[in-house]
Amino acid sequence: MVRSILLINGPNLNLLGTREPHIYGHATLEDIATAATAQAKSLGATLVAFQSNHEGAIVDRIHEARGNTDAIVINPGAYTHTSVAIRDALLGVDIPFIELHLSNPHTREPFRHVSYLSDKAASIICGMGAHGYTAAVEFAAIHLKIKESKT
Ligand SMILES: O=C(O)[C@]1(O)C[C@H](CCCOc2ccccc2)[C@@H](O)[C@H](O)C1
Repeated sequence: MVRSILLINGPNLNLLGTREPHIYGHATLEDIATAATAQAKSLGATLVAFQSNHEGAIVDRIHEARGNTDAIVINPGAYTHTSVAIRDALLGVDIPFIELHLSNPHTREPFRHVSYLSDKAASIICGMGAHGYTAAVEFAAIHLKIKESKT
């Protein structure tokens, strides 16, 4: 049974590859989505990629995942550190999610050390750059396989 994964990227991640490569690397968001899609396919899953700079649009997209998505991989960007709304949306749809960051926020400014999602995430991947996305997709597929074997 093909499993479906939703990849969500938050604000400013559309700028990847253009600025701050020393923090976020050189890969563009398109590069990342292409690699994540290929990784999902290799593991028998499908992947839909979404990016928005707007909190409400991310909340709406999470709601749209109800009934058609088995796992979410989310890099919330700066909303990681501020958004109760995105937390509530993820909890509300009851879909397992992986929190992902290109950098390791714990080595950066103190305000980045707080996440409104981490305590509810199936896993947290950070500091691996673009590789973190393919790692997250692999874990989602493995996690789903575990879920599938229990059903
Ligand atoms: O490390 C990550 O993936 C972050 O989620 C990225 C967010 C920032 C995304 C902005 O990305 C840019 C990429 C290129 C140029 C400017 C911003 C940051 O606010 C989080 O603390 C950690």
